[in-house]
Amino acid sequence: MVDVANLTLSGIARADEDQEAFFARVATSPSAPELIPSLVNQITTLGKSVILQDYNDRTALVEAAQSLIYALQTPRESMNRHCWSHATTYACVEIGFDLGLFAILSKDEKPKSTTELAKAVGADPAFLGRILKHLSTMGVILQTGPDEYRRTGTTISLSWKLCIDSYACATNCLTAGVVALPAYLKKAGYVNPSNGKDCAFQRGYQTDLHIFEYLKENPVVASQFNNHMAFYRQGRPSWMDVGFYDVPSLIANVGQDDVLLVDLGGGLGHDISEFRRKWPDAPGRLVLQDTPELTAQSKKKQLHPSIEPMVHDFFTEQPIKGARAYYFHTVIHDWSDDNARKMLKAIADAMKPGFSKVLINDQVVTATDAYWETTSMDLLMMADFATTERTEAEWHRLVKSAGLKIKKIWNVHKGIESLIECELA
Ligand SMILES: C[S@@+](CC[C@H](N)C(=O)[O-])C[C@H]1O[C@@H](n2cnc3c(N)ncnc32)[C@H](O)[C@@H]1O
Repeated sequence: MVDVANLTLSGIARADEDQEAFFARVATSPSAPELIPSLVNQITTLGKSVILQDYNDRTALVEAAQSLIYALQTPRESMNRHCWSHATTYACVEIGFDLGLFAILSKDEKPKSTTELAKAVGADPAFLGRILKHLSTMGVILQTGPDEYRRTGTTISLSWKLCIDSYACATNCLTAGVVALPAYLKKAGYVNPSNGKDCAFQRGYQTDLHIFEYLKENPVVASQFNNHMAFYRQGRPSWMDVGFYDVPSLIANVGQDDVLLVDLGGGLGHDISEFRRKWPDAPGRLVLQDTPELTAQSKKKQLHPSIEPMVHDFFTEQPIKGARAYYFHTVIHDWSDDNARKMLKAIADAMKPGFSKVLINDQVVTATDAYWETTSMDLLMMADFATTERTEAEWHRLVKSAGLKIKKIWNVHKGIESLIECELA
């Protein structure tokens, strides 16, 4: 039994123990015992009324459950979670992809034996058994008996191309940068990196290229990156949904020949297609801009006929003048303030006063109680792009420096999705 009353959070050893004994006691006791009772109560209360389809409801319960794990686990167990379980799960998932394991497990609800699975994927049962056992301890698959497993929702998703490519993208253009971050920062002197051609990414991937140049040279990874973006956004609140941003005001007074929305760096058109689907009667043209490579790909897709793909470098003069809205989704955060200012100024020059808006769909980092996906993304940006997720004050400063002003920041759930609505200053 842990003697909670005797835990010294102030870091002072008890009179009867030396420093080593103190560290050993702390390392084997719950990390934040004082939080446990209220978190258990919170989970009980939330659990009674949770509507699993409601994003806010479900994530509130997930966050409380995660906080309980962090408080309840000992530092020794946390070390194992950080250093062992995440890395080994990641490896087992990639092995599972290579073997086609998840597609086989996902075929139906029926539990499958290790021998049956090993035969189906062409692997040694003794080897596969170890992989399956770890995947089940980490909730990726479900153990139903000795050497017998069945699928979960996670298993099914791991047989979907968008999800498979998300892991591949992380391996091929994100994670090595993150792993290289401590060494990079040690050398760089612990300041925020600001040069996307000289950051942890180059160290991690042994290249001189900026991540976007790297993707251009590696089309397979570029395609994985695009699928990663598509998977990441699944189920997240969208500004196009009723109750988030005021879309009816945006589309009011837009003529059929006006350009309603220009999606800059819009990738393969996930967003602009979603907009068309959700607002089928919205008037005006929809323009999708990206690099020549992405535009060639999106032209091959079955985009809605009202969507016009167009090659455009967002650092250069914007050819579409006086559109109702110029839209950037997870684009500005890819760039340093200097580059982002250049992009925003190019738009400011094309805007029609009193009519045009800039809509920036990025994250706004909150002062307290930030969301873990936002802080993880912030550090990915630091490692691989030498950029940052911005706070509200940083967004105001950046937008103002480009001759624009923020009219309103539309936020949901701790700023994990924000729409920053800007006008000419
Ligand atoms: C992080 S992705 C965001 C894609 C999309 N907006 C989304 O949220 O799914 C950044 C996009 O910017 C595009 N991009 C990079 N440099 C560009 C440039 N100079 N001009 C136009 N697009 C560019 C990339 O090709 C990529 O599609």
